[in-house]
Amino acid sequence: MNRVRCLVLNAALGPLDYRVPEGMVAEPGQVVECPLGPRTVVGIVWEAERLPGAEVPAEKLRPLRAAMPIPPLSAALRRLIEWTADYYCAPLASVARMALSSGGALRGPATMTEYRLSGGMPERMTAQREAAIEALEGEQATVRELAGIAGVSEAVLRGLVSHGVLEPVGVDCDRPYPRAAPDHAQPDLSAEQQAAADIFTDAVRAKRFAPFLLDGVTGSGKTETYFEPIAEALRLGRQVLVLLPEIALTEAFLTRFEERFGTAPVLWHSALKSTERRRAWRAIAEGGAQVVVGARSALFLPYAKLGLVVVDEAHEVSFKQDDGVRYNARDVAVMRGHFERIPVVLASATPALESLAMAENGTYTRVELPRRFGGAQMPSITTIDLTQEKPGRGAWLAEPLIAAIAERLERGEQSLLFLNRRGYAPLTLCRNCGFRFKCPNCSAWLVEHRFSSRLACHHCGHETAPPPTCPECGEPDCLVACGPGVERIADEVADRLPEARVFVATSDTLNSPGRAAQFVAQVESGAIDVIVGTQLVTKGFHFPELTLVGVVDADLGLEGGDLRAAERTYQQVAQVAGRAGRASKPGEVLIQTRHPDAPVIAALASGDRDGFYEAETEARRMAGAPPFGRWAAIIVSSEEEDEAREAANRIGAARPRHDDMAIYGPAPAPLSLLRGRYRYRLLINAKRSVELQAILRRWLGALHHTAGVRVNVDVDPYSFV
Ligand SMILES: Nc1ncnc2c1ncn2[C@@H]1O[C@H](COP(=O)(O)OP(=O)(O)OP(=O)(O)O)[C@@H](O)[C@H]1O
Ligand SMILES: [Zn+2]
Repeated sequence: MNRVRCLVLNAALGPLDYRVPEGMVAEPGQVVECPLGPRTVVGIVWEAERLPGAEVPAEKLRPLRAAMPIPPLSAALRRLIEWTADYYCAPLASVARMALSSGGALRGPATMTEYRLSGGMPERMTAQREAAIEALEGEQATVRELAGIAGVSEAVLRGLVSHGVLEPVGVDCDRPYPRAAPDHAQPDLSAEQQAAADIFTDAVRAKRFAPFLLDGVTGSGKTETYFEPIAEALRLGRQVLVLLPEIALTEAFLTRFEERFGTAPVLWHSALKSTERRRAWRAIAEGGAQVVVGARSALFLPYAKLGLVVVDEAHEVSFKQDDGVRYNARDVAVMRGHFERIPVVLASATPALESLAMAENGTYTRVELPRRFGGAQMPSITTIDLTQEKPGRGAWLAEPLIAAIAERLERGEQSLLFLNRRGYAPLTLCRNCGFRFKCPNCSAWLVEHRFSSRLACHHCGHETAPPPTCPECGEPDCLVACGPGVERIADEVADRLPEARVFVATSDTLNSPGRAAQFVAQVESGAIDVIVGTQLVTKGFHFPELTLVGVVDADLGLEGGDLRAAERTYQQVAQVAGRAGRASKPGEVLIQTRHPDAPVIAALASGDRDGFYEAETEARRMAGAPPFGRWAAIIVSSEEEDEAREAANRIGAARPRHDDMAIYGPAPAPLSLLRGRYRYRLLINAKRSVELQAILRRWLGALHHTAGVRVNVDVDPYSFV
């Protein structure tokens, strides 16, 4: 009797057993269609002994419907899925779903119809038709894409199809990607780069697990360095995954990649169209995708023969996913390397303390690039004490900073002002009655966006137009903006230096790869003098003419109860400082602060990176914080405040006692209302020796809550709100 156990992609169900019909191959890892009541669900055949489930008598087993026409998930990937579910206390099915993240791809090869000009002419020519025919010369794409290219409606093109002017062409959805050439354009590496590259290349050749921390200052040429092991993997016919923290960075990366390897890599991120997604997924699973560049979700894809993983800007907080499965892609990347037995390179100029500790204790091999490439100098860093150099009323830039920007303008150089706040002002209130605009769904102020004239919540996306009168007292024209956002800083620059061409760079303006590319091109061509940006522009970009960086408010990140505040401030400021003077012209960094003596700020100004990390490490050690101890958060939420509080209290009352573990809370979360849900938090701080996940599972598994309550566990949390 041939029976198998399947992990079905439904987090509410446990594993299910099925009969394998005659002639079907159902090895572990095979993706199959499982009957479930009247429906069919996707499942993955799993080793029965690794998935405890209820034994069903043979005669009750239903037969599997079909095996899907894709390669089985490898044992290495199955172990990664298990590890992730176990470590992050997440349902196995939710993790497995991330591997099968293209529904279309599972159903096998497919074709689609594209159109191109046939050479014929319509009986009746119109201006629009004429324009379309001219614009579509040499193009072939779907009707929708052609409409975009020609700038006419799809209806116009459908008319041309029916007249035979556009002819259909059947194309394979999964047509292969162009091949990357490992030796297309080899750079001259510096001796330091070469030494680092050789270490990685040897590890790729050795095909063994080897985690590396590539610790190189900003502008040291880390990218060129890790391109060498990528080239080696290509020569060996193995695949490479490069994880980047934001889509905005991929554009610059793609250009460099193409220059080095002659063709673009395969992209993977949430903004892909479903046809692009299925093509990429299939090429990844079948091995045709040689190098995949993606956001964290690319990590769980079923690579056929992975040979190397690179995590660039590995310190970035955006590698931590904060909904669904709350995993940290940086850490899971290392685990993927472990299960696949391949090297993993974590690259950063400001490594996370956790990564540095792993390097110190020998778990990771540290590879250093201590100097900028090509003799460029590190920028000079000075603080501006805002208690001494007070900007005027309603202004945020101190005179020395304005003067420095003016100097750059005169010399035809560029400046970057960093403030990690989107919009015009973080708070809007009524001058007459003091009313403050709040989000109805979240405990947060609405942020004014003046360019798009709206008040927006940055947590739930709620938006409203600024009203002409105060909604509370009815007074007209009484709304005042409090505090600065990037738009307000841009206004201030425009006001003080009217000749400056200013660009605001945030996730609002660089929200697609295309717009990011346009931004890069504009800066490179000198069409922008001053960039005002959020954390989006602090890393990855390389602009030779950018010689001044101004940090508008270095104290901002230090406020609030974030347990990693100092480290994050250090990283952000050091990264943005790293954008200055990357080529032949020296860079200058001015940091505005009210606390020039705060240890982080002082360390930044004196360039004492080691001193900062040592002090921060000591503080973490004393607090039993990561990497010396462990944290986990429990977030309880409900649309009913009472229900959330009661559930949180019940969890608190059932808390396990353990000498090596402290449990704080429950307490209302700092964001006590989010997207219409009331939230309570508990924070657990445990010694490393504690089996935290097992304790959490036992503790929370024994409690049952009313249907409206959600209990989420966040292991190694990055967010404390
Ligand atoms: N061997 C090389 N030959 C030619 N140009 C190089 C070489 N190495 C680096 N460069 C150039 O030096 C500049 C800085 O390199 P890169 O952007 O890789 O630095 P990085 O270490 O990633 O910096 P950051 O961490 O600040 O992003 C880039 O313009 C890059 O093209
Ligand atoms: Zn909101």
